Amino acid sequence: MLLEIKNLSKGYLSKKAVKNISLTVEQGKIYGFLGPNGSGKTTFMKMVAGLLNPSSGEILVEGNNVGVKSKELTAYMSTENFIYPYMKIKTVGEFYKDFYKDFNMERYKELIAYMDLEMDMKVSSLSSGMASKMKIAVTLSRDSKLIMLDEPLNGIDLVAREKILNTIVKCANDDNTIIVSSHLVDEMEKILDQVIFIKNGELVLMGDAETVREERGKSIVDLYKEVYA
Ligand SMILES: Nc1ncnc2c1ncn2[C@@H]1O[C@H](COP(=O)(O)OP(=O)(O)OP(=O)(O)O)[C@@H](O)[C@H]1O
Repeated sequence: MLLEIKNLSKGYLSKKAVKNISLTVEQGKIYGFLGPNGSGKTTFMKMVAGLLNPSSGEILVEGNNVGVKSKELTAYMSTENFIYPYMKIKTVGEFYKDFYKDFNMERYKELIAYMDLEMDMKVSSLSSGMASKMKIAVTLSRDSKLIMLDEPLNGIDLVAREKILNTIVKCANDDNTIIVSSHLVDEMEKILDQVIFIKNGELVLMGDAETVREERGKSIVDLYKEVYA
């Protein structure tokens, strides 16, 4: 099992953001981590990435507690701006290469070109959509076992969304797992193997997308509307 979560909870001062979630994630699949704003997706991902400490519960990445080894196996794209604005796109790649031995510079170059960006563009000159595309490219250029993308479609125009979804599919393989958080279920549905619904910090549904569609007799989008209505 690539990722095992047992009874995971996280409370902020006045609020419980993640409530007793247990789940397992297999290798070789694309998971949709779906839920509206404030449902706990970011909090969950940050705990798995080792950026936030859980209040209770256990996280195992390939059997490793969160630490140096789990972080080596995990690539996480935050919604925050985590790239230095004074860098050029090329320098961002070089910076990542120095940090991560699994960074694939050739793929980075390809993805940057596919996203209609150029290596000598300065990060501070990118529009927010262009900066998002660069963040996705740099994250997916690592050969990580576990890749978590937090809201990769936010603020991205329609044509670029297609490109991002294609890129996610292209970078998925039998050795990795990609977890994509989103509330844009309509667009996400076609690329998902597995779905995880989270509501008010609780896991409400999890399963194989095809099986869920067959068993419930409706699309993931319709089910999502029903769960969150
Ligand atoms: N640092 C914090 N301090 C206090 N409360 C927080 C903090 N971060 C998040 N929360 C609260 O925890 C809940 C879950 O937030 P989280 O960001 O994990 O949700 P999300 O599903 O990622 O939402 P979004 O799609 O809006 O990013 C929300 O009610 C939010 O207000």
